[in-house]
Amino acid sequence: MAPPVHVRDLRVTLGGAPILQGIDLDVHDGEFVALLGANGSGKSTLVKALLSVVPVTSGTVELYGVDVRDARHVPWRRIGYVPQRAGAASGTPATALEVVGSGLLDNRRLRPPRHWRERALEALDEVGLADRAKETVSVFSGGQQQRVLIARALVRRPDLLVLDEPLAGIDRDSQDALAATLTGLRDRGTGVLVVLHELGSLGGLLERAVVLRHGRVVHDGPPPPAAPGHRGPDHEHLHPFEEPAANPRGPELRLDLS
Ligand SMILES: Nc1ncnc2c1ncn2[C@@H]1O[C@H](COP(=O)(O)OP(=O)(O)OP(=O)(O)O)[C@@H](O)[C@H]1O
Repeated sequence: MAPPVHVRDLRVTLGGAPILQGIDLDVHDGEFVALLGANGSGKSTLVKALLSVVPVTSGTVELYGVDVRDARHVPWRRIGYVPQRAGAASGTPATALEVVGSGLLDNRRLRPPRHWRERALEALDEVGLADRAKETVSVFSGGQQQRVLIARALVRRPDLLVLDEPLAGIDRDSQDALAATLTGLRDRGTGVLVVLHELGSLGGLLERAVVLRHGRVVHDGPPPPAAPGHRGPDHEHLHPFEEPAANPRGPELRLDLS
């Protein structure tokens, strides 16, 4: 069976600049993989190239065995995507239930299917917001809006969920709720590919980390432990992912991406 994600020698050039330079990546069924790296290392671009949001310059990108350049044949229903820094409100008076229900629409289905309310409520329950289903999302905090968008991706019951920086700027309660949601997904075999700048509350869930540096993979294996005392006064603030000469062997790298 074809894996959810299969990437070989992927190159992406944007605005004349090489952003991704020969990426190899596989994500297997039910895997929980983090994509880590400093700002500008290419994490979001990689996710967008996977999902056909930015064009592939060269190389192979397949989702469930289908080349993403053949977009009409990619089984998009099997993949949920929550982009970086997206708000759920976007100026409309929609309720959380309606925003999540809209995840069941696509360009062939402009009317929600029967039982959409039950499906949407179920997805809101997965992110811990079922009791707020009828509230307008514009009153929600950033973290709660993020969870509504995750529910909108989950309402389609994807086999792979792709999240771009879900922890960025969200409160501790929403971070904990997100960790609980992802634990539930892992337990029932849904794959997760998550872009992270810091492991935060998701550290304990990771099976594998892929670290990018300047558009190349510099580590693919067990998640490196968080650098101890990073914020302490004595910390030397070395950034091994950015200084390969200091620590050329990936698996020994500490996680210190800032
Ligand atoms: N459309 C574009 N045109 C030109 N350059 C771009 C474009 N999009 C991104 N870049 C550049 O590509 C590089 C990688 O950006 P990307 O957003 O993928 O990094 P990232 O690792 O996700 O970083 P961050 O954590 O800051 O989002 C950056 O230098 C960025 O400026």
